[in-house]
Amino acid sequence: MARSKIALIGAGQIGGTLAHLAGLKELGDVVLFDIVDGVPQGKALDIAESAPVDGFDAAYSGASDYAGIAGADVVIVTAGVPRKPGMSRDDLIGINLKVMEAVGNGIKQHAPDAFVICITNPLDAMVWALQKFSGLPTNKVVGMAGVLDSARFRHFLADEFKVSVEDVTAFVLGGHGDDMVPLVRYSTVAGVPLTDLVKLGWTTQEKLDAMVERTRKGGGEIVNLLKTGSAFYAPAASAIAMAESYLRDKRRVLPCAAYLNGEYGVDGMYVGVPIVIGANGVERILEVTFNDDEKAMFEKSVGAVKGLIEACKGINPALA
Ligand SMILES: NC(=O)C1=CN([C@@H]2O[C@H](COP(=O)(O)OP(=O)(O)OC[C@H]3O[C@@H](n4cnc5c(N)ncnc54)[C@H](O)[C@@H]3O)[C@@H](O)[C@H]2O)C=CC1
Ligand SMILES: O=C([O-])CC(=O)C(=O)O
Repeated sequence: MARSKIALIGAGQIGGTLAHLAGLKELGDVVLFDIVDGVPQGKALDIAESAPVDGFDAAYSGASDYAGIAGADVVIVTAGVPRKPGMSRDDLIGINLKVMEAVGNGIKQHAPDAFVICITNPLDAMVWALQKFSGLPTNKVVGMAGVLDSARFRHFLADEFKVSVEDVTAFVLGGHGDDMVPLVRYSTVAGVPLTDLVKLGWTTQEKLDAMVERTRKGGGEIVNLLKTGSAFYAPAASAIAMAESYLRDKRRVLPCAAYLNGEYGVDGMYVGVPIVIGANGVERILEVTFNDDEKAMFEKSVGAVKGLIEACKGINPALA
């Protein structure tokens, strides 16, 4: 069977890490695309030269022309700019919306059958715009955020409980901003909800609240430490999990920004919810039930995403 083709639009910090991980996991051949000539070619060659050491087979190339992504099975988009300390993700909207238009047109022309994973911020609005610009079906265009936000929460929990990260599950839903919704009731250690673990004395409500808050601000914590950009190892690992579920038809249940058509009472927008990713893209949306507090948090988060979409329509009336 021929190898799958993975196109990475944006060959910066996340793009380079994605390229390396895709090789290590032997997901397919990789083409890195960037507007800065030399960078995708240089990273492609560097990673290809690591393959004999690590023992993986994958062809790597770099491109500055969209023809290079022709026929890609998966496209992962990180093109654009990251934030710096003092900025919010929303401050990136003007510049990154223009980038989404160029990328969407490139995908429409050269890789219309691909499964597309958007990472560029502000995530929920950018994936919405990318789907519009590309014209691809909504089940083939998703955004990466929930896997990352949930992984951060899982890391904090495993650290607090001194247990393996493998035994900690978490669901962080809603938009990828400070109003995201870490669902304590649906997060567990080996199936036991966190709410029960507080009762069992494994942690205190105060510590749990602090971990929830740290998760919400997790991106900003890294931005303030790095000072020149934002997180890239965990974001890349998260998108690779989504790509792998599609390419290997694993049907994993992952929290992702998905197009909602009435589910969760939301219509025509992308918001983070648990979805099944298989060979057909988004195969199912899992609608969990909320209690009153969770519902209020989710609606607040959806309201923030709605505001960003309205802002996109204001900047580019073609999206209205
Ligand atoms: N959804 C999420 O959970 C996360 C999202 N992000 C976002 O991902 C994006 C990328 O982050 P990094 O890789 O760290 O940034 P980076 O600056 O290292 O890489 C971005 C790359 O995009 C390229 N680029 C810019 N305009 C382009 C265009 N029109 N076409 C093709 N390439 C273009 C740049 O030349 C650069 O190489 C940022 O917007 C960041 O905020 C970052 C972390 C997590
Ligand atoms: O915080 C940022 O700007 C990058 C991001 O989305 C994250 O790491 O969650």
